[in-house]
Amino acid sequence: MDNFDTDAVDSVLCVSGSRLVKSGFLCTTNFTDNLVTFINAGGGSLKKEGELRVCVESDGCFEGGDVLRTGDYLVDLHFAEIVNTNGPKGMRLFDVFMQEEKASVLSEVDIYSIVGANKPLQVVDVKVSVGKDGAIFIRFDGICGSPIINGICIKHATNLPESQGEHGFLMCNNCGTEVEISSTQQKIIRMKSMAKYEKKIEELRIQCRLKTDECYEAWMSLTATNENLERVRVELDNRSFEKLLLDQAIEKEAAKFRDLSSQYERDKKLWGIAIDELGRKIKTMKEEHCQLSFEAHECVDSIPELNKMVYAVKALGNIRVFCRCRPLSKGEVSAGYATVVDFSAAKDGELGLLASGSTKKIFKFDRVYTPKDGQVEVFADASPMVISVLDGYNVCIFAYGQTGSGKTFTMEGTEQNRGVNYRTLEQLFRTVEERKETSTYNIFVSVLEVYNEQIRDLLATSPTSKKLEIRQTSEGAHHVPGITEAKVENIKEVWEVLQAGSNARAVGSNNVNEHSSRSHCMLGIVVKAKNLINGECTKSKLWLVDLAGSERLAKTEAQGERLKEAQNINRSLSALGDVISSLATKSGHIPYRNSKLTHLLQDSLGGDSKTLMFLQISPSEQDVGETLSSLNFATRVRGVELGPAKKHIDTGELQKLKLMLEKAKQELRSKDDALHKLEENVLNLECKAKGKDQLCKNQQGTVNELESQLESKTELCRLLEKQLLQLSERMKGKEEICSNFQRKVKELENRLMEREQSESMTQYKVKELENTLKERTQEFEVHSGMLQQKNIELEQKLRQHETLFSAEKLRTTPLNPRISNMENIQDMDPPSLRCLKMNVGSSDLLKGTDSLRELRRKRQSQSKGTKNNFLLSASLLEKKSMTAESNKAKHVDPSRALARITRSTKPFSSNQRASSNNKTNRDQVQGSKEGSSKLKLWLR
Ligand SMILES: Nc1ncnc2c1ncn2[C@@H]1O[C@H](COP(=O)(O)OP(=O)(O)OP(=O)(O)O)[C@@H](O)[C@H]1O
Repeated sequence: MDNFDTDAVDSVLCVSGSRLVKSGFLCTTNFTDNLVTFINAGGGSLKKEGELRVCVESDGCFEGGDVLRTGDYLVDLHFAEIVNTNGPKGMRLFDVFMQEEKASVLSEVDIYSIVGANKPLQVVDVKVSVGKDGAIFIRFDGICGSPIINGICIKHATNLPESQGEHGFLMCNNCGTEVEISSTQQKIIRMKSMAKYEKKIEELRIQCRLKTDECYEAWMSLTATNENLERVRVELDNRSFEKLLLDQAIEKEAAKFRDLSSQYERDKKLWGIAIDELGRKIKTMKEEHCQLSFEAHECVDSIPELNKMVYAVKALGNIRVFCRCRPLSKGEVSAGYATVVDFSAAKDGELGLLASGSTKKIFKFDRVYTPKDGQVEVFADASPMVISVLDGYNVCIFAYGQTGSGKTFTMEGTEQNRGVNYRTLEQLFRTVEERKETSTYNIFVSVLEVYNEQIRDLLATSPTSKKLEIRQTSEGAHHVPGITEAKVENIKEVWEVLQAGSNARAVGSNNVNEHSSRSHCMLGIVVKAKNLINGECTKSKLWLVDLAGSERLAKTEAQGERLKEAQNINRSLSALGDVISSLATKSGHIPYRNSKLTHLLQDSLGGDSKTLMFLQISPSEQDVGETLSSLNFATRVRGVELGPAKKHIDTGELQKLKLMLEKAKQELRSKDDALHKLEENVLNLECKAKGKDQLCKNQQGTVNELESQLESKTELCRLLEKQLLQLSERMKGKEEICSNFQRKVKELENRLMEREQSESMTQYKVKELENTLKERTQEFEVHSGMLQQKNIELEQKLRQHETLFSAEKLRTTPLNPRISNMENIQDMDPPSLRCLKMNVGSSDLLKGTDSLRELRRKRQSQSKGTKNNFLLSASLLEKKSMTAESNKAKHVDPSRALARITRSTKPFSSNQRASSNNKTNRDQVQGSKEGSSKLKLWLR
């Protein structure tokens, strides 16, 4: 009975899915002690290349110390039912299958069938896998026919034979000792590591795939974010640009506003001062006015006759008469003519004319200019009236007098002594310039003459046959359609226009004066004004008229055409006188249409218009008659006819009162004018102030609005900048993640490549090992055939020897020392005897066994590398076991011994053998077990 080490068995299998029951199985050890086969009584059938399902029952079947006997059942087993027809015979499969952690590591799978009694059929390419439920699936790919599977044995990897191939070495992590490991173990390790690596690679692949997906998603999100960011940037740029424009606009507006404000403040101060000043003045004037009115009333009350004069003055309204006397001409001086005009009271507006005899006639006018008074003085008094045309009043200034009295000199003047016309326009432009902040003006000039009751356009560039007529507009204004109206912008243009008119003027000559104008020369100035503050528009007209000479017909001695000219001139002048008279008497009908002159002047004579007449007189005694006539006419125009009688009444209180009244009236008029002007100025200033206030308010509103817009834009900009910052940070994060992913992917790819390379190397090595294995297996088969042959031969020889021995025994006598020995042998117990027999008879067999051992030793010595302690001890044990075996072989049947020899090619089996054969060697076996367990630990 052989001892069996149950630790060597990991799994007990049954066929056909039957549950293993310890008692219901035949169990035996096989030829070799280390191989245990459990056979199901029923057996299982295997379909052709089918799948055999077996159950694993690893617990409870065997306990440590269980003894299984060899041979008790082995003989009775019938494996010979089915013959494996095509499958390889006597081959051993050393494939190692690593399954789940839980499952055992399978070192080998032996499948027995009828190849020979108790000889296992080793099948190549058996696929074994362990499922999760513990079931083992075995697939037979290389077997044909219907073999009955009698038993399957699965063992631990620790039991793998050493002799199967090359050995490898492992470094112990604890002590650094190199441990030799068999190829199968290497395979296990490789498989383990490969499986681990494959698992890891698979995990890494999955991880890589996930990371790639993440990367892709991150990349897409990054792209989308970048696009958004780009859009936001563009928008931000636009907003910034808009903001910049707005800032600039606001800056401009603010600068404007500042200018306006400062201007406004300055103006306001000035206006305040001016208004205060004006208020003061008005107050003073009002007081004076009250005082004067009071005085005047007192006078009027005291002198009832003066009432008529007051009314006449009031009725005259704005008609003023300035009397100007020219100096004696050279001709007159040389002719010895005396001056008949007295200027002693000229400052008071009085002029005396020494008429025939010694009587002196006094004439009173608004102004009296002596021959010494120049153009400047004359215009200074006319200037306020001229300026009123800019305020919308119609004004008419005309020069009346006999031929050669200086009308043209006063109105036109010379280049060195400019007359009223030029100075008027100069003054207008000056005032326009002064008022440009508050008003705009357009000035148009037309120059025409009335000659023989016909109107001639003196500015017309080409002569036209069309007769110019006076027409009345729907607004009631009178104008001459088709007349040239030259727009003048500056004084230079004015001079050119005046020159053109002057040149075109019809000039004739007569006996009285060398260059006497026989027509009325009229300079019409139309002013279109717009008040920028209140938006008021006005159109007013100023006539500057150089009338034709007013000499008497008889004196000129004109005839024919000249007579006709003179008649027309006189008629028109008479018409002028009639109009003025009618105005003075407030007649219901004003005969404007009696002449072209009065018709043209209709808008500027009477009503609310202002009229100024320059009465031109000659100082010469030869013209005294004409001068008297002119003075009388002028007095009529002025409305107050101071008769010489009256003039000369110079007595008593009445005269004094008259003078006082006259003075008071004059002052009153001037004060009225000044007051009126001041009121106008105040009104204008108030309007301006209101306009400025409104403008200021509007500007303030605009500034407020712009400021709020700016604030909102700034806020928006701030928000956008914040967003941009956040997006940039996010983008940076994404980029970092992306780069990390890319780096990881690269690493994984590199590792994957390395793994693949190592895998391919491993596969290559595995293939090499397989080839080596095949070669070894073939060698082994050859050797086992030879051994069998030798075995048969040795058995035959043994039989022969036994036959010879028995024959010799019968024949020989006890005297033979050998026989005495045999007697001693007979006294021995049968096993000892058998042993002796074996010693004597099986010398050849032992020789054969020794030769096999020698071969094995040689192989071992050929194996590369040094052996570790464990393997050394294992080797020692093996030697011991070999010795024990050889001793044992003396007691066993030679055929069995041979069979053992064939199986003893596995190095580890020697340990088991030793333990099963001799209980005394159990300690050594224990040591071997410890070594084995150590090896397992290191392998793990
Ligand atoms: N105030 C004055 N000072 C110096 N010279 C004067 C003055 N007034 C007129 N004269 C001169 O007297 C002359 C005649 O003057 P002017 O031609 O102006 O007269 P008139 O009234 O226009 O004559 P007519 O009606 O024929 O045109 C001119 O030579 C002029 O220079």
